[in-house]
Amino acid sequence: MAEHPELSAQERAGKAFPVSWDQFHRDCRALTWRLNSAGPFNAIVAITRGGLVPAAIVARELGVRVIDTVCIASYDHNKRGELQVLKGVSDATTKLGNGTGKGLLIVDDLVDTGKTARMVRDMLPDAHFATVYAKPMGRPLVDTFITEVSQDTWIFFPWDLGLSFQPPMRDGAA
Ligand SMILES: O=P(O)(O)OC[C@H]1O[C@H](OP(=O)(O)OP(=O)(O)O)[C@H](O)[C@@H]1O
Ligand SMILES: O=c1[nH]c(=O)c2nc[nH]c2[nH]1
Ligand SMILES: [Mg+2]
Repeated sequence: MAEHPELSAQERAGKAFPVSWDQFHRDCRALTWRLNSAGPFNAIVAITRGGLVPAAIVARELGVRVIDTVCIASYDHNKRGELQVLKGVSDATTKLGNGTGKGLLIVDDLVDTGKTARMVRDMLPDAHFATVYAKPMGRPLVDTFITEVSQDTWIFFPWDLGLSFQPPMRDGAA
């Protein structure tokens, strides 16, 4: 992390792992298969914003209709790594989880350093924590995930991508 502080996390990550909508949908369904035996869940807590898309897909597959959010913002490069909770879990969801998160499912798109996951786990220690993708540093904080990528990989999600021209490989494209 401290090796090139002038670079963004995305620039420091050497490898790119672009994910299409199709692939993401399939991975979310695979995640739901794994979650089937861990439930039933009374509610889903999505970690915004990245957790909103997988939470919608998982909720549809599991038939869960109560969905809450924990809204977390990470600061810009001046205060890298600092997280701010903009909105916590609602009182109704806290009650559903008996105050500890029991019977609740937390969903995020990925776990990287684990800082976000640690913060939400501290709020709901008995909840089940699921992500679609995991990097090694954050993996121990997640109960269920689908695909692990190396720590130096940057995952590009479909909502951050667009179609663009690709130069032919013989012209030097990797
Ligand atoms: O394990 P960590 O190092 O904490 O990183 C993982 C978090 O980073 C991303 O969210 P981000 O803070 O970029 O915000 P977003 O979900 O609004 O895109 C991702 O969606 C996870 O929530
Ligand atoms: O789009 C993203 N891809 C990643 O690999 C990542 N890690 C933290 N935050 C991230 N956001
Ligand atoms: Mg996020």
